[in-house]
Formats: sequence, C-alpha cells, structure tokens
Amino acid sequence: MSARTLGSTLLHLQDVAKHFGGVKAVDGVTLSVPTGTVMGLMGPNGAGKTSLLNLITGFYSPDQGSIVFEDAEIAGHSAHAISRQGITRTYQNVRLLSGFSVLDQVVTGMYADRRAWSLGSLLFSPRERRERRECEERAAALLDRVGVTERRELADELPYGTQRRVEIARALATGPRLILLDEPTAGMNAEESTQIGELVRSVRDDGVTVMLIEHNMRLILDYCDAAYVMSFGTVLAHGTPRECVDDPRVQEAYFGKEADASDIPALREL
Ligand SMILES: Nc1ncnc2c1ncn2[C@@H]1O[C@H](COP(=O)(O)OP(=O)(O)OP(=O)(O)O)[C@@H](O)[C@H]1O
Repeated sequence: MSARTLGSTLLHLQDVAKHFGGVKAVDGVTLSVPTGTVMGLMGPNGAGKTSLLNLITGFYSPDQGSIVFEDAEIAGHSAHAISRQGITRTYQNVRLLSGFSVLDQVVTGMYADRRAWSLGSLLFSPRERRERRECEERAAALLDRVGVTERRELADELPYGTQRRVEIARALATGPRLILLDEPTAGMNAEESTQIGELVRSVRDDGVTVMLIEHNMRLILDYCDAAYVMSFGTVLAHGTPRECVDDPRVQEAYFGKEADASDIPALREL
C-alpha cells in the first residue's frame, strides 16, 4: 500500500477541459481527492462525470489542464500506463468478458498490467503454472471480499448485481490505490445498493481511495466523505454530501428553475 498519509492529496485536477466539437463535456474542472476517502461525484445526466473519469483514466486525453496522481503528472498518459500507476475503474455498463468464468474475469485483472503472456505461459511452464495458481487463489480471496460465492460459473449467466461485484473484484485485482466506480448501483434495488455502499466503505477502509459517480443520492449521503457536483462540464458545488444536496444551485441543476416544487423537499428529506 502507498505510504501516503490519510488526508494528503492523492489526485488533483487543475483546469481540465475536454471538448467534442461544440460540446464542452469537461470545461475547466479543478478538484482534489484526499487519500483514504470516498469522494462522490454527482450531477445530472450529461454533466460530464463519465468524461471526467475517462480523462483521469487515460481513455480521453485532455485538451488542457493538469492531472496529478501521487505527485506525478498523468494527463495524456495511456490508459495502460495509468492503470499501472495505480488507478482503476469500473464502467457504467457492466463490461465482463463473455464466455469466461467468474474466477477468470478476476485473474485477467491481475494480468492487465503485466507484460504480454510469454511463450512459457502458452506451454504452461512450472513457473507459469505456479503463478496461475497463485493468481487464482488471490482472485478467490477477492471474490470472497466482494461477497461473490460463484467461481466456475460463466459471469454472463449471473444476476446483474453479482456481475457488478465481479467487476469491482476485477478492478481491485490490479492492486489500485484509487478506484473509480461509474454508477455501480445502476439497476439495483435499495437493498443491493446498500450492500454496494458497505462494500465501497470497506474498500476505503482497506486503504483504497474511491471516487464514486452516483445518481443515487442516498448512497452519496450515507457512504461518501465529501462530494463534487458537476453541471454543464464544470464544478457547481463541493462539500460534505449534505451540503451538496442542500445547495439550491444543485437542486436547480437537477430539477430546473421551473421544477415541480414537490421534488425539492423529496431531495431535502433524504
Ligand atoms: N466521445 C464523445 N463524443 C462526443 N460527445 C461526447 C463524448 N463523450 C461525452 N460526450 C458528451 O459530453 C457531455 C457529457 O457526457 P458525460 O457522459 O460525460 O456525462 P455524464 O455526467 O456522465 O452523464 P450520465 O449521468 O448520463 O452518464 C454530453 O453532452 C455527451 O453527449
């Protein structure tokens, strides 16, 4: 684990922008994520949350700005290089490998940051066999960790909520210091969402800093240490989850000026 102290800045973005033609998906974002926290990232549809995550993880290259992770500039680095530096992610839509077992999904996470398989791996040398066994043991422990009991079953035959947990296990398999979760509770019921919230908290308690994109306000309120709210590619608000949810600008961004007034108390009562 990193020797960085709790609360020091793990990730800092300064004036980061990404435009697609006339669309300012991310428009001058500055934010910091302290080590050892769960940082929420909220905002209405199209606010730029996923684009920001794509910039941090190297899926997009920023048009401007700086992204510093553990004191090193990573803006514009490849996704592969950034993963090796200790940042990993899950996707808004589950992206598991079709036709692979649950265990193999997680094992592939371990190989993601390694050099290409050598000839020895094809011939299954004793060393490769031992490595493979060790990876499977670690993968099984990670699956225990996220509460998935299936091992040999095909991942695409599992319930959706379980697939999401497998994705988190695969992301953890890279040994990250920062994990970015893109709407991990999408499509889940309240009980499943709460279980994901508990998992997120335990991941943080194990020393992995978390950035959590969520539309589920309950989850943001209950499991995030702090939050940013984006709107139209910019940071609209930052503070404790409660401060963010109560901020009239945030309520307006979600519901609009002519919002049905009955929606706003519902948000406040969370
Ligand atoms: N590759 C792309 N090409 C063109 N436009 C894009 C691309 N990626 C994102 N955008 C646009 O950038 C804006 C921000 O999208 P983004 O997906 O980042 O928002 P979001 O906050 O994650 O939304 P949601 O909550 O619906 O996932 C949108 O207008 C989107 O259409």
